[in-house]
Amino acid sequence: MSSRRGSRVYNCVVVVICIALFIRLSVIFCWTPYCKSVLQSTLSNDHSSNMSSLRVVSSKLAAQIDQELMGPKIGFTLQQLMELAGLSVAEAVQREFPPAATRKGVLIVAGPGNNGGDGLVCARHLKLFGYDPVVYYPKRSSRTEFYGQLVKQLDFFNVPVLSETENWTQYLNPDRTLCVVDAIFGFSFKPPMREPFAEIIKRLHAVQESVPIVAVDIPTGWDVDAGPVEKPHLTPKVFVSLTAPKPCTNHIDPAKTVHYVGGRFIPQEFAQQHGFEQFDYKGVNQILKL
Ligand SMILES: NC(=O)C1=CN([C@@H]2O[C@H](COP(=O)(O)OP(=O)(O)OC[C@H]3O[C@@H](n4cnc5c(N)ncnc54)[C@H](OP(=O)(O)O)[C@@H]3O)[C@@H](O)[C@H]2O)[C@@H](O)CC1
Ligand SMILES: [K+]
Repeated sequence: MSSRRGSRVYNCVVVVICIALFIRLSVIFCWTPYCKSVLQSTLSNDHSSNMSSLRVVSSKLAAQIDQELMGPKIGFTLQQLMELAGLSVAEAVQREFPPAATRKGVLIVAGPGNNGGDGLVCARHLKLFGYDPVVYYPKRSSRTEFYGQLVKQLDFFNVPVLSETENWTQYLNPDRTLCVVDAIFGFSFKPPMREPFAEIIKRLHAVQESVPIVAVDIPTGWDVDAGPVEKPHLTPKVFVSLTAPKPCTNHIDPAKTVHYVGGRFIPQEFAQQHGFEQFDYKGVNQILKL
């Protein structure tokens, strides 16, 4: 009788130990990483807390904001805004693609307008951050003398600036290039795409899985309001909205694209007055992940 009781007690103890072991292992292998990720996302000093209620700025309002920022009352210069815009894109590159010993190339493709200007500024900051940037600048607009000064600064920093006929596609190589900064067109793109940009977009599109794209303000070929309108359209890995997101950001697939806001030059009251997001940038960050 007592031996039967003894073996029943023994079996119960074994079962209890097995259950305890199973719980312990499941905590280690499943629960801990989940907690870590939940903790990270809540503690990360980088997420804006109101992701779902993100309000965008229409292209009309974006233009009005520009006017005001660079108007007599506020007095920003385009150079100042471009410098902060380019710096924020460089910070997003550093955040998403830290330079490695073997791979630190970044290709910046710059267009003829201010979006291109952002790219030239971004290239200079990337050099200072320890990257090997190369700029492909096929159409140099003489529209603004300032662009020429930005190119002079890149020469001073030994950053190659390739002209239209130079071999830029050699840099579309994932073994040396971490990402491509798309600074071709921003919110003033008007389809259909004219050459040489249509060919450039085809090339970028063909390699975007292996050489990810960082879009400056608006992915080139997207409409600022309607989103991707031209085929093939670029799907950036990183999307840096400048000043505030435009309606095209509603077409972002969060599974494919990380979305930041940059261009930290708007006081919260101004954002409130104009009815758009007052981004809660953290510390000295020039970008905020949305
Ligand atoms: N506002 C701000 O707060 C700030 C704005 N900033 C930046 O400015 C960007 C807007 O700049 P943007 O207005 O210069 O226009 P952008 O998009 O660079 O392109 C214009 C050029 O593209 C050309 N082009 C157009 N369509 C074309 C086509 N289908 N095929 C070929 N070419 C075409 C057009 O040529 P055009 O038609 O005039 O001959 C013109 O030369 C904005 O997105 C942001 O990144 C920051 O710098 C600082 C803060
Ligand atoms: K762009």
